[in-house]
Amino acid sequence: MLELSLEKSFPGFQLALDLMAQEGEVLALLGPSGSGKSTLLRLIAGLLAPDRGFVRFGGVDLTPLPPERRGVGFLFQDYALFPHLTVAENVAFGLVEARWPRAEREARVRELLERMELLSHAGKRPQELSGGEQQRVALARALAPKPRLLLLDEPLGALDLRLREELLFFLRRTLRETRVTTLLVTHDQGEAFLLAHRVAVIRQGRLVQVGRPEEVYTKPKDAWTARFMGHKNLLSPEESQRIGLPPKPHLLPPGALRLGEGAEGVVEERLYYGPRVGLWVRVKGVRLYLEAQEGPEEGTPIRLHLDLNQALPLEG
Ligand SMILES: Nc1ncnc2c1ncn2[C@@H]1O[C@H](COP(=O)(O)OP(=O)(O)OP(=O)(O)O)[C@@H](O)[C@H]1O
Repeated sequence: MLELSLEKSFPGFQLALDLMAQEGEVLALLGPSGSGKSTLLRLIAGLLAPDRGFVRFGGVDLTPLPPERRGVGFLFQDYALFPHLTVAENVAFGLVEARWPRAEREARVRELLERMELLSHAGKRPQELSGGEQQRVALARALAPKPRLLLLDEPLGALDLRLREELLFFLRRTLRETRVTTLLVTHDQGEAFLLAHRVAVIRQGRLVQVGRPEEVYTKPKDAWTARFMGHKNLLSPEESQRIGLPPKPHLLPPGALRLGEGAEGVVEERLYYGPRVGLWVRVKGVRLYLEAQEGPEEGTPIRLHLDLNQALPLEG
């Protein structure tokens, strides 16, 4: 089990949080820019010293240990590959450091290059590879010494959309197969949901909510978290009242709205996404969002079925 309780202050920023992860668990740290996600990873890796607190893994206190003695593999955004080494040498780097015998080292590098579909690139230098291939080499390098704990900071960060999607599923399979305890930083809610067993939502250096993706999505703790999870129908007390709810903030989940019998409204915006259409409609003076297979053009009068039983009252 990974247990941590850490405090760290910078001018104008304070991080203070407690967190736990089970052995083999993938835990995503999800939060906006500047919320302290990378700082937390650096504290766990030992690249930064906390003001107070500890990091324990498997019952061992890692806090006093230097980074290289923590058994932690990491992939940081700015942690570039060694340009003068080949792909295979980059992947072998940590194994040489840890003095693995040559035969075992070679077998491990081969195994990883195979899994990462990089075997045909083994002799190339990083600059001869595409961005996605480089990212896979960096991941192989982090996994090579069989770390018990893996820290990934925006592992799909610098990639274009297509490569990002390709690597997302690749990373998902790799993490599931290797069963290494992983803390993964992202600011993309969809990425966190797909990769992680649980997500921890962080805001301004504090833990807001932690739970399975379904829990955090369907039962966000407050309006801020709901919005951050991608919910669009967040109603003020006044808006709640207009559509027939008590005068408190509410979240209407996507399943609560569909076109059909119900209140009269009008389509204000129609967003064509390909497989689905997003519709911003105005009903009883309230702007609401729903998705459908097909949708009427902007300006079309519609009727909206609202299942108010699904409405979730929110804090603040
Ligand atoms: N070495 C440092 N010295 C001073 N302030 C720092 C230092 N490192 C980080 N900070 C500050 O701490 C805060 C959190 O930064 P951090 O990089 O952890 O955020 P983040 O959630 O990872 O953001 P992003 O998603 O943009 O990478 C920021 O306000 C940042 O300016």
